[in-house]
Amino acid sequence: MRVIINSNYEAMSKWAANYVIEKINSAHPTAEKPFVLGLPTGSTPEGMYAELIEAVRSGRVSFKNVKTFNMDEYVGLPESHPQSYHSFMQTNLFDHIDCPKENIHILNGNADDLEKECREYEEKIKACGGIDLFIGGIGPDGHIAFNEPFSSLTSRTRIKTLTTDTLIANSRFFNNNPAEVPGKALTVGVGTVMDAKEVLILCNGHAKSLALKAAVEGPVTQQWTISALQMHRHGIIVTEEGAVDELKVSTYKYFKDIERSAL
Ligand SMILES: N[C@@H]1[C@@H](O)[C@H](O)[C@@H](COP(=O)(O)O)O[C@@H]1O
Repeated sequence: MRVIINSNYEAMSKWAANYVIEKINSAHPTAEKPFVLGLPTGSTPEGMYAELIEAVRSGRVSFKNVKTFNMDEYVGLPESHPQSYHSFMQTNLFDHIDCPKENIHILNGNADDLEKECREYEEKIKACGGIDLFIGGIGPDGHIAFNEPFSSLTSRTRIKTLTTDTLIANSRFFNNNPAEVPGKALTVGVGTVMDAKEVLILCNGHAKSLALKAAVEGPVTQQWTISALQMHRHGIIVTEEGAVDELKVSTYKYFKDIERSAL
């Protein structure tokens, strides 16, 4: 696992965006062989998305031959709701880049048959040849996508009931009222994310410091689903000084040393 400790949120966002740009460009994607990108929502990736928009505008990268698969979506929230992940992605990324509409995939939390929706999502990923780079965030309880604590580390795309912790954490987008947060979501599984050729996790801020510790120093455990990243061949956590408070000094120094040329 690589852990890249940036000085602050802005530097973290730039680092992640540059990594994505470099990956897309070096793959030389075509319509026949597109680059397949897994994408998250949440406040964490907003800075990276702003950097990617700027990079498209300045011609540093194009999403014409990029296919995207989002991680998750609430169940029962209309797509047009400002807090749906469909709306989030349009506003924060897709409205401003050149990714063709037919290349964008987001789970439909309003499908008549939710299980079929989840099955077909997995099939679509497979039909694209798998995900080249899956980008994610983490919840304060170490969840990845909506894989709450005690989700199977081999789980696939499915319906999940959200924990009270997550309802409270996400209530900031719903009038600070946990009762307004949809209680269920469709989410890719931990196994779905781990099948990607590379996984890049963004983690910033003090509220994530215990999750970062569990991800990097803890055992692989279903209690902190992000810890599955330790079993991935190409797992990267991109973080910043605000989130490292719970890391051991030796862990912090190790990654600062080994990644000094990456910063
Ligand atoms: N399902 C999403 C996760 O994919 C995201 O990583 C997490 C953290 O959100 P934020 O980045 O706003 O802290 O929030 C939600 O629960």
